[in-house]
Amino acid sequence: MHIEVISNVNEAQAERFVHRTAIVIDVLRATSTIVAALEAGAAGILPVETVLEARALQGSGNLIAGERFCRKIPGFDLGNSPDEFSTIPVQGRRIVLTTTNGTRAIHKAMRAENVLAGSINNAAACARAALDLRRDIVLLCAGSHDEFALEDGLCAGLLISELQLLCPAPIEMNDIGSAMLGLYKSTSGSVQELVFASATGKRLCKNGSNRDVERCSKVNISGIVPRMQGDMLVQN
Ligand SMILES: O=C(O)[C@H](CS(=O)(=O)O)OP(=O)(O)O
Repeated sequence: MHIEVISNVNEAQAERFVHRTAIVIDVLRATSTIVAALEAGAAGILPVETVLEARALQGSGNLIAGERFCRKIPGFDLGNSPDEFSTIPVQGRRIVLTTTNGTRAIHKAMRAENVLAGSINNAAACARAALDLRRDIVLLCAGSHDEFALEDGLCAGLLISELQLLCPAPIEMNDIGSAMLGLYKSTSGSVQELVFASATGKRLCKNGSNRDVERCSKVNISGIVPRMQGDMLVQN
């Protein structure tokens, strides 16, 4: 099996996804929030790229969620904080989500045969689901503002490590994959510290979202695997 890690959305040309399973990673915070929303009983997450698209879908049973500049968008039902999804009732609702990096990354991966959402929270479950799909795997790190983000790279390393534990066959990977695996192995045990030390972690803390950074850096606390079906991410 081959694993390719893509370091940020800018590097994600469509042809890199064809016939493969893509795992989109945006630890802070979109893919962690998607896992939390499904865990809270949401029917599905519809990722859209713009605020206008989300507003057009408000009502008819949909809740609209997302952020710009790390803050909830005015008039939206929810922001991009995983904690919000356990305080505001979302059971059975469709969530239309737009975020700066994460939802854009999901759209970039749409040419893949399967699209999953991965995070530090659901890494083991996500690795297992990806292996079951029996395709080469692309790990797309969403990054932040078109650049590599440390927390996404760390999560890619964690996912590769989980895949190695589960897969009896040898796994080949590109150089970024080897580097991220090395990063994860050298820092396991201090995952949370590294996420707090990342640029996005610091930015979110400055905006008062320390609890989100803490929650998003907890390893394997969820068995939820969001998988794209049609235009929605639903529980696999
Ligand atoms: O609010 C978030 O979690 C981030 C904001 S930032 O652009 O990385 O500062 O958006 P996301 O799309 O979840 O990375």
